[in-house]
Amino acid sequence: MKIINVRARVFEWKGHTVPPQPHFCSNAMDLLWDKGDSMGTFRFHGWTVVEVETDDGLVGIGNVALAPRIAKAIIDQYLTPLVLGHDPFDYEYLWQRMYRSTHAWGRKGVAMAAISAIDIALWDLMGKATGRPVFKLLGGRTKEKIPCYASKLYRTDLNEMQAEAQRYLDQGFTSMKMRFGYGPKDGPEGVRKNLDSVAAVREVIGPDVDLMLECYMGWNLEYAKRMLPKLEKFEPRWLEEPVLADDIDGYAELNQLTSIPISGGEHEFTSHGFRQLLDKRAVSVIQYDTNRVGGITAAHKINALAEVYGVPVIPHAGQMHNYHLTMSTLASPMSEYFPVHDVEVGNELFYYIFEGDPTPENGFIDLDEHKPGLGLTLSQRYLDQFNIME
Ligand SMILES: O=C(O)C(=O)C[C@@H](O)CO
Ligand SMILES: [Mg+2]
Repeated sequence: MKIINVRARVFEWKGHTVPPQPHFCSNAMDLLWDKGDSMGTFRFHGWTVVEVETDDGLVGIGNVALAPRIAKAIIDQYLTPLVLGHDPFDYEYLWQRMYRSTHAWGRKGVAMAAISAIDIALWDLMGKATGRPVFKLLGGRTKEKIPCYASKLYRTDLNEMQAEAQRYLDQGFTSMKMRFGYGPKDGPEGVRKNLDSVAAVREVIGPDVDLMLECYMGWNLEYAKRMLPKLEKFEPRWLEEPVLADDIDGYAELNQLTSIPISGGEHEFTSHGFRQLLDKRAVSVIQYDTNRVGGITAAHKINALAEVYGVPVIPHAGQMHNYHLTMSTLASPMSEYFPVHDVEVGNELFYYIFEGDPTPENGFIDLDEHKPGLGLTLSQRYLDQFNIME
């Protein structure tokens, strides 16, 4: 089997978009005295879809959502020539070829995300060529079904947050993630608003439902050190990305500070990046995203590292490229699940591009053993609501 073509298309959403509320999610830009929408940098309204075609007519699908136009340019100009004519089953060699040839500028960030998209397509191809789902090419079925947590609860009116949390309970979820809306710039009032939002959700879900707390890099070390002791009474499952991804020592200090596990990794790349996080005991939960970290090839290696270190892997963002990894290892106990809803910040945009993602039932998802590869197809339903850039 030989790769004969790589097609990278950017799907840019032009349909209805729900404008997010102010303070809907703290984030790295909050600490700057910028005016306007600090979450403007956090929009996933574009998505690059990669299709890798082989000489026997199979097409593998990959995807990347970080800087999609740049990712496409990297794929077209640098990565495609490195994989054309090769066998997708030589995925380790092809991963190293892409990684090493772009190493000067591509070991982290959008280039590694672009490499991830091609790698995911290679695994989809291998599944289609063998007639097996990707998880059967990794470690097979390690769970009857995958537990998943509902992930939205953006910071808004507390009554609305409580109603949303109740909806997840009614749907059978036993874990959910909420977002903080305030950080260091918002002073004592922001601290109180942060605590009030956690108290409000905890009041609805009670003590026996896992509650995860998301900062999305919107705090700093000093603020997080003040907040963590105040949050202990709510017994959160974890506090996510309290500081910038580069502040690994800050993560490590916070991870030892209280009983609250610190999670992170969605902005970290390759097994080398996660070796640092693990060696420094910087996180108690690993959250790589397979379409960023280096694809399935890299994520599979990180799963093995995590198992040895005893640190659970709960990948960022759900999606099939992550679900297959979670199914295939005991190191990953559960998945994130983004509820399907109108396009807002874009975490949910992949539902408008692809068909095949499983729908949770009572807080669990399952993967179809009879669907080869990732189990995804390109959706025709919303094509007219995208500008598609070839
Ligand atoms: O889902 C997450 O973990 C994210 O970081 C994405 C965004 O929703 C911010 O929470
Ligand atoms: Mg996150």
